[in-house]
Amino acid sequence: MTEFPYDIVGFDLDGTLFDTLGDLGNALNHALALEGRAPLARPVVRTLVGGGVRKLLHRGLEISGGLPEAGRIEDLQAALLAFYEANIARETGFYPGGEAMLDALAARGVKVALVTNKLERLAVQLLRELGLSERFYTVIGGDTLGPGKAKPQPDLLDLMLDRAGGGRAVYVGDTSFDTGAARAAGIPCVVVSFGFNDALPSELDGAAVIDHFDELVPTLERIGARAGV
Ligand SMILES: O=C(O)COP(=O)(O)O
Ligand SMILES: [Mg+2]
Repeated sequence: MTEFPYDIVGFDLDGTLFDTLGDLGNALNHALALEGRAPLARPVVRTLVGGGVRKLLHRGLEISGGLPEAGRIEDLQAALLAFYEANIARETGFYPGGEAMLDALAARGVKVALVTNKLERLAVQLLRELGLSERFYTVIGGDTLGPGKAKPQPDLLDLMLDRAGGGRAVYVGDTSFDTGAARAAGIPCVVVSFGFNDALPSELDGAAVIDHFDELVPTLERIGARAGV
């Protein structure tokens, strides 16, 4: 057996490793209801996730009647977060094959990271509630490095590499925030077609597209061999 081509595999959270749409949608709709707005349907919420909670709320407000004044938005964001924290793992779980895929990576000695635009404490809380904290050598959130460093900037992925002490890394994501960050960090990105894709998966400009997590290990072997890593 030839050696596996990657030492580090980083995963995006929302819409990549976990289907968080139900719980995010419920939290957003809770905040919108406080502003007298009608709930947004899941297929609409799906198009709003990727840039973190502030963008999620802003975009939700914009498309449901417009933005209220700044202080009110802050209050609504606090309400959204409080609701989400209390209900973070009600409907959330792996996409099909996710857990077996993590087992397959672990069996190959790969270090696995979670790198998300979600707030770090929410990502940590979600892993804890799902009983998965031990599986990741690091959890990095959109606020971990402070303002202006979230994806599509490369900084979170640079930190992922630093915390592993270097190595051959690849990222797995579902939106242009992910492919943009990976490109800027100089690492390949595998796109999952089952996430909250903000463009056609084939147009997100990743190194490969997968339709199921069963395809990840063979895909990494293929693109690693192609890149000569
Ligand atoms: O919460 C978001 O909007 C984005 O989170 P993600 O980076 O894990 O997709
Ligand atoms: Mg995502």
